[in-house]
Amino acid sequence: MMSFGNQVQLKVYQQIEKNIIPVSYEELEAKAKEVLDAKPFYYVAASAGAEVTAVQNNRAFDKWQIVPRMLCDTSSRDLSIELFGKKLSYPVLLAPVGVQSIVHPDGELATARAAAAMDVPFIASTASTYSLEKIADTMGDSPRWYQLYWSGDHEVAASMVKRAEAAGYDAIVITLDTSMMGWREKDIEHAYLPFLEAQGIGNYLEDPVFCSRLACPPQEDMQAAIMLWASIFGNPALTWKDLDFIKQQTSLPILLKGILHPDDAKLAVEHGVDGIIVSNHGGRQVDGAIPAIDALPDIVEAVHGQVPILMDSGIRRGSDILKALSLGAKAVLIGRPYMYGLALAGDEGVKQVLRNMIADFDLTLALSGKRSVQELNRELLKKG
Ligand SMILES: Cc1cc2nc3c(=O)[nH]c(=O)nc-3n(C[C@H](O)[C@H](O)[C@H](O)COP(=O)(O)O)c2cc1C
Ligand SMILES: O=C(O)C(=O)c1ccccc1
Repeated sequence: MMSFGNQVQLKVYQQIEKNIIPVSYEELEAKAKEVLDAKPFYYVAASAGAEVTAVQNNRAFDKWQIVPRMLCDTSSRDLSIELFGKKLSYPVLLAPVGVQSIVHPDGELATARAAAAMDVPFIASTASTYSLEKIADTMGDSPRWYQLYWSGDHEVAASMVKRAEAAGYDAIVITLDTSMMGWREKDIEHAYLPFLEAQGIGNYLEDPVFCSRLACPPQEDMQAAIMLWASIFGNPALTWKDLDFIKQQTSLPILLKGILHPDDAKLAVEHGVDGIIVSNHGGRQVDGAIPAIDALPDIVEAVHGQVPILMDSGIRRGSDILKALSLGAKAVLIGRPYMYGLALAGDEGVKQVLRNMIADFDLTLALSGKRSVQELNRELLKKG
C-alpha cells in the first residue's frame, strides 16, 4: 500500500520526476529572490510595518507540539474533506493573490491550471490580472472560489459576484481586512504599486459596470481607468448591515476572510455567513496583529461548529497544516509558497509546491498515528 506521500518521495528518489524547484520554503523564497526583480519580489515577500506579524505567523506554530500516537494502523489514509456539500481531495486551497502576472506572464492562468491538475480549489482574486472568466475557462469543472474586494461602488461589487456565479465559481470569499492597503515599507520605498498599472486591474477592465463608469473605453484612456479603480477599490465605510446586500446578489456560500476576533466570528455567524477564514493577510495589513494560528482556537470555541472555519497566514509545511486542523480549522489556504513556485516554473512550479506540501502533510499525519483529517483534534497537541 503506497500513500500519496510515499509515492511523491519515491518518484523523487528514483529521479522519475525531479524537483525542478527547491523543496524547502526558505530555499524557495531565496531562489525566487534570485530570479525576480526586486520590486515584484518584495511586493510578494514583504509585509506591513516592521513585519512583526509576518514573522510571528510562522513562529507561533512552534509553540504547538505534536504528540504522535503509535500502533494505529495508518497504512491507508484519506486526506479528503467535505465543504459546502462538495468533496475536496485535500484540506488545502490556494489563497487569493492579486496581480499574479508580476511574477509570471501567465499569472493566474498558470495557477488555475495547476490547481485544476491537483484538484485543489483556486480562490481567484478580484484584483487578478486575467479576468475571472478567463481563469474559469482554464479550469473545466475543477473547484474554484471567487474572492471579492467589495468596492465603494456597490454595483461593481454586485457585478463581480454575478459574473463569478455565471462562470461556475463555487463560493464567494469577501475579504474584510483590506479596505485600504496596509503600510508596506518596501513598496513605498520602491514606489511600487502593481495595481496602478493596467496589468493590475485586468479583471476590472472586463467588468461591464466598471467600464460603464468611464467616459471612454479603458484602452483609450488607461489612466482614467486606473484612477477610477483607485477611487473605488476599498470601502472603509462598510458595516455588518451591508452584508445583506451581497447575500441578495448570489445563492453561493459566502465566507468572510480576515476575521481575527472571536466576537467578529460570532457576528459573522449571526449575520448568516457560511464560513470564516481566520487570517491576518499574511501580515500585510496590521503589523502587530495576532498571528492567525493564535487567533484560531478562540474563534473555533466561539463558533461552536456552526460554520466551517478555514485559516491562512504562515502555512509553510505539512506540520503547519496538521497543527491548524488539530486546532479546529477545516482547511488551510496557502499564499506565498505557491507564488514562488509560479515565479520559478509557472504551472509546474505551483503543482510542485502543492504536491510537496500535501505529501509532507500526508506523511506527518500517518506518522502522528492518524488516518484521516476527521481524526485530528486538540488531543494530538501540547502547548509548549
Ligand atoms: C502578493 C500577495 C497578494 C495578495 N492579494 C490578495 C488579494 O487579492 N485578495 C486577498 O483576499 N488576499 C490577498 N493576499 C493575502 C492572501 O490571500 C493570504 O491571506 C496570505 O498570503 C496568507 O499568508 P501566507 O502568504 O503567509 O501563506 C495576498 C497576499 C500576497 C502575498
Ligand atoms: O497585496 C495585497 O495583499 C492585496 O490584497 C492586493 C490588493 C489589491 C490589489 C492587489 C493585491
